[in-house]
Amino acid sequence: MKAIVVGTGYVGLVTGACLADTGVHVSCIDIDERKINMLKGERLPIYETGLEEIVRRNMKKGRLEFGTSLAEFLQGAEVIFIAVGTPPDEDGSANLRHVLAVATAIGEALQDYAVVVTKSTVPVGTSAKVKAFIAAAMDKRGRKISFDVASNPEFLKEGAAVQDFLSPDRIVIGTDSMRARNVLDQLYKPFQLNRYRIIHMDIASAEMTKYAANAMLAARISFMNDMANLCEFVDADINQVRNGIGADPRIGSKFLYPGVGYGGSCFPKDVKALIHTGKYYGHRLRLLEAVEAINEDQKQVLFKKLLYFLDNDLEGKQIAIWGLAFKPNTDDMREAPALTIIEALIKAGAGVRAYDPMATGEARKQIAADVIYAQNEYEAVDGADALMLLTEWPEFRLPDWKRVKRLMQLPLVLDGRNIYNPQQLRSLGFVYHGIGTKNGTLAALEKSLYAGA
Ligand SMILES: NC(=O)c1ccc[n+]([C@@H]2O[C@H](COP(=O)([O-])OP(=O)(O)OC[C@H]3O[C@@H](n4cnc5c(N)ncnc54)[C@H](O)[C@@H]3O)[C@@H](O)[C@H]2O)c1
Ligand SMILES: O=c1ccn([C@@H]2O[C@H](COP(=O)(O)OP(=O)(O)O[C@H]3O[C@H](CO)[C@@H](O)[C@H](O)[C@H]3O)[C@@H](O)[C@H]2O)c(=O)[nH]1
Repeated sequence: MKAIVVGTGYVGLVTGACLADTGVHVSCIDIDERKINMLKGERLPIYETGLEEIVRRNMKKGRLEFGTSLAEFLQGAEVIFIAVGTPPDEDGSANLRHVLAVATAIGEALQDYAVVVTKSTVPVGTSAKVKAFIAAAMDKRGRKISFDVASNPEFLKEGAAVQDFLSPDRIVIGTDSMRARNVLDQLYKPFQLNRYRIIHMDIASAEMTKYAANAMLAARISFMNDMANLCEFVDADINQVRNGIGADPRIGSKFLYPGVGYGGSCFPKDVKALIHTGKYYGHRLRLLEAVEAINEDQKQVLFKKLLYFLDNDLEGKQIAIWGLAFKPNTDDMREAPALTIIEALIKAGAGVRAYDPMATGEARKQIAADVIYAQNEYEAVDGADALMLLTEWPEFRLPDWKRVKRLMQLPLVLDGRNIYNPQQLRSLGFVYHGIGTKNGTLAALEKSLYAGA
């Protein structure tokens, strides 16, 4: 079987490499020549656990190739995936220019029947637009070649993308033709080894499923962040509450972790896009509006705690940051809460010394301010007035706390992911605060602001 994947980012590259691993011949296309040249040289433009090995293996076998011209690789392809970005427009809607540009390019070059699959996250109705754009481009060249469109949204998580793709919880396929359905069934056959994971549905429902899934997950996080902040007022501990509610199988224990707000390239933009779709149809999604507002506030919570401890004066203070990426095991900085927090720190006159095991390169591109990038976690805390843990990388879990304490100017630890044991840190002489943990500062902070008003 031969497949083409257009867009060689997190989704496209993982899709292409993992499909090639099942014996499919895959051509990955991208307009970014720098990326394609890197890949041709067996270098990966992104960091994703296990991906490099699969890419190299399949390139060596001749099953995975890279290029910039779709037309050059179309011959014999039964499936063409569109996996390009769908960034938010100013009004929050998903910008479809990349998707539709690919549709036009397909219409201009298609020679034989193929199934064109939208893998990018796109609003309901986009596959119909893709179909129209392909047909219009074909019309222009006076050709009528049969093709189908399908929706096959991707549910992989960054940092675990390969694992998620190889062992998906489900594969959602939206089609309106048996022929397309059969082609995709065959392509995904190797992923059904111990149980059938494909859920067939109509195209609009498949497109909607993707947004509904991300919106539900984002809602869980904002709910937990809201509860965590309330815990601080009532002197309850969100970690204990989380265990208590997660034991109910109707709730489940996954994705219940409060923190510094959700980030990444998906939740923020997809929640916005769904809110926009609701508005477009005159159906306000009030729950999602709250989810988004809570998330924006949550990115400030750790900063507010810092202000409280340092008497509202960060001028000249040195703040250490552990973790910049929006989550561990990725170098992705898109919408990372660290961006908002660092901006607030710099604006308040603090100096920032940050360490991230993977995302420093991306951070340099995205943060204009004068941040010092440390070589390791200990260099980051040297002389610091506070340590803020923003990303729960495994290597931050068990640091040498005695060494950290010796290095820091003030032993203040603000744990944005609740990964440390409060008692242990306090017994070592640290002032420790997490998110929604006991002895919360939010309550005290709110009270002090109230008293001063
Ligand atoms: N990142 C994730 O974890 C994830 C997971 C599921 C779904 N998605 C969705 O998948 C889509 C892609 O996300 P991503 O994170 O892989 O994006 P990305 O930005 O990492 O990659 C997109 C790639 O598409 C390329 N591109 C843009 N226009 C092109 C064109 N006309 N022809 C060829 N290539 C083109 C870009 O150069 C870029 O390399 C988005 O809709 C996203 O919402 C992402
Ligand atoms: O309990 C939790 C779980 C996650 N997060 C945060 O939520 C964000 C997103 O995390 P995660 O979902 O693990 O990463 P993504 O790679 O953004 O994956 C999400 O977005 C993808 C793109 O649409 C989907 O394919 C995935 O199914 C969906 O999980 C990160 O900032 C996390 O720190 C929390 O704060 N608490």
